[in-house]
Amino acid sequence: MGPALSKIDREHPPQLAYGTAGFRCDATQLVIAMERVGMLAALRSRDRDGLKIGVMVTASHNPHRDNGVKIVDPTGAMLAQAWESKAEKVACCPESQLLETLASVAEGEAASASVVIGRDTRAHSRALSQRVRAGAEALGARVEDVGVVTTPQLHHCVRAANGFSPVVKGPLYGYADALVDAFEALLKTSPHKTGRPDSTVVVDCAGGVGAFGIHQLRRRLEERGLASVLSLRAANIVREAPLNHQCGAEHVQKQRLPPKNLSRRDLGAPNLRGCSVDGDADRLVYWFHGLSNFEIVDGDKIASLLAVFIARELAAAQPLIGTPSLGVVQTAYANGAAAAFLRERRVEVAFAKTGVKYVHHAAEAFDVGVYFEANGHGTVLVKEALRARLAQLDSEPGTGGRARLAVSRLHAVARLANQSVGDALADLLLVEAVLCLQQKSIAAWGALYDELPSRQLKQRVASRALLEPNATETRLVAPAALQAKIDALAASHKSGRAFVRPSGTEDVVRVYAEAATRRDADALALEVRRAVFDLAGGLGERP
Ligand SMILES: CC(=O)N[C@H]1[C@@H](OP(=O)(O)O)O[C@H](CO)[C@@H](O)[C@@H]1O
Ligand SMILES: [Mg+2]
Repeated sequence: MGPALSKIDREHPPQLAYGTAGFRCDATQLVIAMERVGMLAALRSRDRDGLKIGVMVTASHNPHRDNGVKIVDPTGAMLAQAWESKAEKVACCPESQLLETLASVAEGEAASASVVIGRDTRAHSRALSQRVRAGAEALGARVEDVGVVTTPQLHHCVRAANGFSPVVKGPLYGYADALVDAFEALLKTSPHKTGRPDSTVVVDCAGGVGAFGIHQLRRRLEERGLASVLSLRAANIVREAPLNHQCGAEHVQKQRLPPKNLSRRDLGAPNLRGCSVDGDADRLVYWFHGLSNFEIVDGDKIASLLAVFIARELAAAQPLIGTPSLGVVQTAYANGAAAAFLRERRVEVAFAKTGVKYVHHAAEAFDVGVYFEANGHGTVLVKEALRARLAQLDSEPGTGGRARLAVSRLHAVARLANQSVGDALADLLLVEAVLCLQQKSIAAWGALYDELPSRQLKQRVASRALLEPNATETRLVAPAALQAKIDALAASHKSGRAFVRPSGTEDVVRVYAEAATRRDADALALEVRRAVFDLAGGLGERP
């Protein structure tokens, strides 16, 4: 892969930042970083009493030429933020200072260290994951390589291997079996006992690892006779489509276009539900062909569907479980209409910075925290105490009744939703079960509320580090002139809202705009992109 190892300048490793989702850049720049991440994972394991640390080699939604790496803590959570700067120090120091840098980071005393490595389907991921292994082994860690997996599967393996979730038999620590068990338990609470007329869902796998996960779920659904309720048809499977290129969740949600390469059968049929996952299958967005348009049902609407369902079940379960708190966490990219919809239904809405590590943390403040980024990255967190109470009530022989039914439903949701990270496969089953219980079509789901038209664009600049966002990443502290221009542009469109921020995963500045009409949203986004080009050192042709 990339440059021959001998040509790598070990005294001057690329200076990388642990961004929104770990280190990410052109794959050729990552050889040293991968070795060092292996070492850091070994140190982190020692610091955590020898528990297993996960390392996932992926660049998710980025183009195929990029790669990246994310570190997973023993509970399956993302690496503690306090360790991100240590990861940067270790990844970026000259080789001659490596030993002292490692010594400055090492805190733990455990005798053993253990690292679990997974990777996506990129051509260079295997070689890069071998560099991670080499780094971890160099510091004496035991390495388990779980091969090609989705990011949430790797999180699940780490969590389960360390004993933080119940053991289920089956490959990958029972990942698919546990999901389908919980899906079946949720469906069993349905008053409608037969299959569905619209059981087929086309899953655009972005040309990536999601296809393997879909295959594992489909097989289990068939074995259990659940295919008449949910029949998964995988499209854009590995080698059928170039990874993330004009397909997958990022393409659909950002370009607002259908995935390419799908057969007419997959795209054209009326009433057909489709969804798209991203390159490491931690994001999910739905889509369908409405009367005249291609319609997207994004992460905001997934959160709305699930939160309204959960709110109702919590209310019904009140005699047994009291009134646990429920909240939805969104980012600045959420459509303005989503928060209004939820607040009208008295669901609390909170905001966090872009990136699952921030929204996940904010969701932990609630007994039930639903978080989704608009791009479909999210899950439902259920506090351990509530989870245990639900499990206990659900296992007691009971007389039925509405409150008991609600407890069973909430318990199944807690088992189905990934407790570590957003998970496209788990979310797909969760959404499908709720649609089935509510006998709701995708068109009815899509019509929950009318979105304000929005548009997202990207602009390359000489240095995105020159853009300094405020704490909520909704405004720029610098350059001040650019923020002033954005304010003036937004004010010139009805219901205009716009912001820019440097991406933490791609070498671009992201532009977001929403306004009362499609025309205005598109115009505002373009005007703001031009302002970025003019006032923040735009590269390439002026838009
Ligand atoms: C606007 C947008 O979709 N940003 C994405 C993207 O981060 P950026 O820092 O914006 O590049 O990738 C992250 C990782 O998948 C995801 O958490 C986040 O929501
Ligand atoms: Mg992803």
